[in-house]
Amino acid sequence: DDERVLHIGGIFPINGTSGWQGGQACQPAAMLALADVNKNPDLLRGYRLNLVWNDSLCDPGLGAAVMYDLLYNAPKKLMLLGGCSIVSTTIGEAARMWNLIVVSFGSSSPALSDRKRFPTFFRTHPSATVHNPTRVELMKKFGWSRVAILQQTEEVFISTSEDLEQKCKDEGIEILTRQNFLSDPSEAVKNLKRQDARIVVGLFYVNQARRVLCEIYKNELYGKNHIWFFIGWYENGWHERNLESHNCTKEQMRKAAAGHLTTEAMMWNQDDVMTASGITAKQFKRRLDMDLINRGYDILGDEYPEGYQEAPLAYDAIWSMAVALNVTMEKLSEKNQSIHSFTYSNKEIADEIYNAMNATSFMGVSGRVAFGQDGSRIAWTKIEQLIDNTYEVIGYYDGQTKNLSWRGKEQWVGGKPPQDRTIIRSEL
Ligand SMILES: CC1(C)CO[C@@H](CC(=O)O)CN1
Repeated sequence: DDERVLHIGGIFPINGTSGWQGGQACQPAAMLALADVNKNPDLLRGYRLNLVWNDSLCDPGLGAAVMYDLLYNAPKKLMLLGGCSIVSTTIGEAARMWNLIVVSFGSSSPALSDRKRFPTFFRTHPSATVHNPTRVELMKKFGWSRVAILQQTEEVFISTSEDLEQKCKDEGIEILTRQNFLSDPSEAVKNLKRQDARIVVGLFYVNQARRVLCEIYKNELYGKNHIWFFIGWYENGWHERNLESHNCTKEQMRKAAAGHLTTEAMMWNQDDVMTASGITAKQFKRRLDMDLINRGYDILGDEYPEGYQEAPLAYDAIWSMAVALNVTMEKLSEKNQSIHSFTYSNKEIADEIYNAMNATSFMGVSGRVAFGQDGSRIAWTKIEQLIDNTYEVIGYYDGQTKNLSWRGKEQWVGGKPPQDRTIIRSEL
């Protein structure tokens, strides 16, 4: 194969019907990054980076087949770019057998932070547990030390709630109860009412969130005595859509949703700063939008492909791989070695790439790109509250520096933060 070309493999979730099909926006974003890498004179000097990719449909079996196809067909791939969690779990566990470093742009499952099972796995997408230090920080800020958890029985939510429970315990916050449900939350919500839960963290996908909200209305677990934490990456207006999936009206859903808090990982660099690839996040957004319009998406008509939110993570994943290969090639040339001696049985070069990935630290279009020891993305979180039926940003939190930047825009139905329990007159 052409000596001047370096190849990486890509496995994108694009055309499936289950899980996350974020490859629809993330594959185009990755191609933009590839073009920028190959335009940059200081990166991989004299070489062109090439991405050989296919669609996993976010199906683990198909993802494995795509990986084997990439590895058993020339040209040799130096690294793998992965997408959704359930495929990354398969790829991430097998990759070490071929001495391949895997970088995922779309995996949120906490299980992937296990260096024993996934020794060569990195992700520019933060783990879902990134929300938990923020949730605990808010509980401390508003004096809530008696909280409940309501979760859908899905691996990602089970492991996130276990992590949350531990972090609450570490801070002396009592987990009053942990209720879970498969698809019908009515019993679980009734149990929350029975136990007089006032502060509840909800962990479920958006289809279940609508059913939960209707149960919240029916059980009157909303208003001045209750606060709910929902996940922040549901689409705006989620609570007024798909009304046929429950028996509440739009008005009732609005009442139940008023004042709830959300947390989400920051995925778009908010500042207009220059990034390592020589563009700002705004310029990246403009280029991506143009590219998606050329692919037939009606962006101007607000029709976005799945994964648009995570597109910066895919761009920065490609950039981090190019930088890691660049650092590795410099290291190898000091030892009079070449990247071309990489083979799937050459652990030494894989270790160099691993060390380079571990040392990643650059300003990307998704914000600062750096990884924890477990390979997970270090990220800020954004805190919003639903005020007058629209989401208002009320703060940001950086779990690394424990820095809460608060905007003081929060509003409470009862004029002050709800209590986490009933105050008995005699205790006053
Ligand atoms: C924030 C979200 C929607 C969480 O799931 C990720 C997909 C996955 O973890 O499989 C994509 N990003």
